[in-house]
Amino acid sequence: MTGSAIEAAALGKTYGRRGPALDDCSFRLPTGRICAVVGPNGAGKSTLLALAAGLARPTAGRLTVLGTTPAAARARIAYVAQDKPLHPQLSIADTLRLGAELNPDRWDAEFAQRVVEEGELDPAARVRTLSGGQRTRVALALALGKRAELLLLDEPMADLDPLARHQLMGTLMAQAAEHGTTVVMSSHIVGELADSCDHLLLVSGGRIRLGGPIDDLVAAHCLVTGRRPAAELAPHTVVESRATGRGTTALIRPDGPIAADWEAQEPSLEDLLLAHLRSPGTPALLTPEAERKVAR
Ligand SMILES: Nc1ncnc2c1ncn2[C@@H]1O[C@H](COP(=O)(O)OP(=O)(O)OP(=O)(O)O)[C@@H](O)[C@H]1O
Repeated sequence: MTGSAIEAAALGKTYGRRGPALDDCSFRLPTGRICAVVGPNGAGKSTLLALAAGLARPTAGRLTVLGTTPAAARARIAYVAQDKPLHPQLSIADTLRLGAELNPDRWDAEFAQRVVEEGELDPAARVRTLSGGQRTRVALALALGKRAELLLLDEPMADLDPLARHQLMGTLMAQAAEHGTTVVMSSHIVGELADSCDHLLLVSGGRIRLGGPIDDLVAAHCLVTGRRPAAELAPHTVVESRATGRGTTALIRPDGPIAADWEAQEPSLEDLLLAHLRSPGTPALLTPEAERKVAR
């Protein structure tokens, strides 16, 4: 079995007197995966990434990263926060120099430089003069230059134009493939995820609703249409159903063979995500790969 990039056991995080931002989350993410973290606004995605980066502490349960505590793994992790914090007064060149000083044993100056150059940015420009998307590129250059084993990226592509997004995603994927880097990135852009990610964590209401390889999660569901009412889909788990002119269309998690009355096809990742986002009460599904192995 490959090692674990992240393992969470009954993980919880509550801020002050509010309800929990994360509640009883247990899962395992093997190393070498490109994992999408998806969920509605306020679901707990940023909280999960901040806990993994060691920037916040759990208020319940446990979390290990690369086989140790997030604090002990910090040198092997690169984290890009949602607001891409950088020193506004520094130039791009000074920002990269700082990256080199902070990561003396693993810094890849040439690579970080290339990420900046591909955006046609002037190394002498101060960070405060950059657009949001340009700042994102510098933040990603810092993270990629670190040659981390685990990249934690909170909505990394949100403010990039489509060309920059495509190009930076390509750079990211190439680095991950070459070095076996584990990438965990939150995103609301489903099309982007389907092309680049092989693993999924769907978070909603602070809980993990789906976890595992995307192919396995998709294969565990069926999109069915038929001239029968949704009630006749028992014993399958109906994630979402809607009445159509011809009868019923439903996304189900089959429990045994599907009756011949129903026409079944494999859903797309988008079908799967939208149905689960609209039906947060559906029982959670973690594939065996995403389940935490409890030692006996
Ligand atoms: N520093 C904080 N102090 C208090 N509450 C917080 C803090 N950070 C997050 N929360 C709350 O925790 C919950 C989860 O927030 P989080 O930022 O993790 O969600 P998210 O899934 O990343 O959302 P989005 O998609 O909007 O970025 C929300 O209810 C949010 O209001």
